[in-house]
Amino acid sequence: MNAKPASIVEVDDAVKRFGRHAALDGVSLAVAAGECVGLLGPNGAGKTTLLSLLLGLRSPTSGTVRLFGGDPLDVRTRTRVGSTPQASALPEALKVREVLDYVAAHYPQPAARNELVDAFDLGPLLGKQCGSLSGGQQRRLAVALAFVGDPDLVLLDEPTTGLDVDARRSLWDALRAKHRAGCAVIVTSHHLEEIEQLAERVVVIDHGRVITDGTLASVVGSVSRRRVTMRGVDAARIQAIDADALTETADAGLVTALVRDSDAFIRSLVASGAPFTDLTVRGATLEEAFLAMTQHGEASPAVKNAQNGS
Ligand SMILES: Nc1ncnc2c1ncn2[C@@H]1O[C@H](COP(=O)(O)OP(=O)(O)OP(=O)(O)O)[C@@H](O)[C@H]1O
Repeated sequence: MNAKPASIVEVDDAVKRFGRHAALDGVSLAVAAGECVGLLGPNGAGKTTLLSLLLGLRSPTSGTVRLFGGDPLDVRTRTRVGSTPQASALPEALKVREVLDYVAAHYPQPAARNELVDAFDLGPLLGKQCGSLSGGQQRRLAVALAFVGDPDLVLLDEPTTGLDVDARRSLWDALRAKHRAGCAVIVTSHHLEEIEQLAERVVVIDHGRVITDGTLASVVGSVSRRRVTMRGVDAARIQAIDADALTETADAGLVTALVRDSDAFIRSLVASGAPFTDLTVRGATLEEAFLAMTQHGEASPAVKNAQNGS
């Protein structure tokens, strides 16, 4: 038996231009059957554009995109892929039961409705019209629709945006169960927490390029930092103390340094004689660390190390 799983997604040096702007600037990505990949990046990074190439909604300006070894536009390919419509795309007058049946009718071998209803807790909603659902319920239905065709691959663009904590958790549970059952998932998010909950591999994309591709543990580890704020020193001074620090300066001279080792940083800060005041230290959220990292326009050294497996 072949030990290496075949790639079901193969993106090779894909460029997508809108006029002169390259939304994707040479992206290569391979995803194996059953993998769960988190696609992380700031606004405008190119995540949705990449998904649109995978769905066949757009064609690359150059480079190639193949799904299941074929063209994303081929009907045999499309029926193996599920995706989530925007909640606003749900037909308001149709009942949830009718929408599920309508979408299922387009697939050769749809998932059993009962199983889907249980997985996404849609039972109480079946007789309701989509237009009468709450935002969270619409989102849950929209994500469930991605699985109606019993797909081998599901593409989810920020699946839990706008949901409260409980709704978010229950949707994550449902998605994890689907993934455990063998469905490959590519999920985009701005939120590292969402990616942490779902993905085993993380691809960070920024300015249309892949800047990191590694295991969840390696990427999360590489961006966990402490947040040190202070007044009286500038970013250049901080860089001189810790060249790896990520800095930002707010109004009124409050400087934030995201550092890997806050104890060592503060010892060096004191030893340097810098006239700092109002020093505070707290754990940086992963979100902050990630944003700081992408604001630099390239992977931090730690992330590069993670990519190299060190
Ligand atoms: N149809 C379009 N016409 C022109 N520019 C576009 C179009 N679609 C996307 N872009 C641009 O391409 C870049 C990538 O957009 P994309 O929507 O893929 O980013 P994203 O990572 O999904 O962002 P977000 O997290 O905000 O959804 C952005 O600069 C965006 O303005």
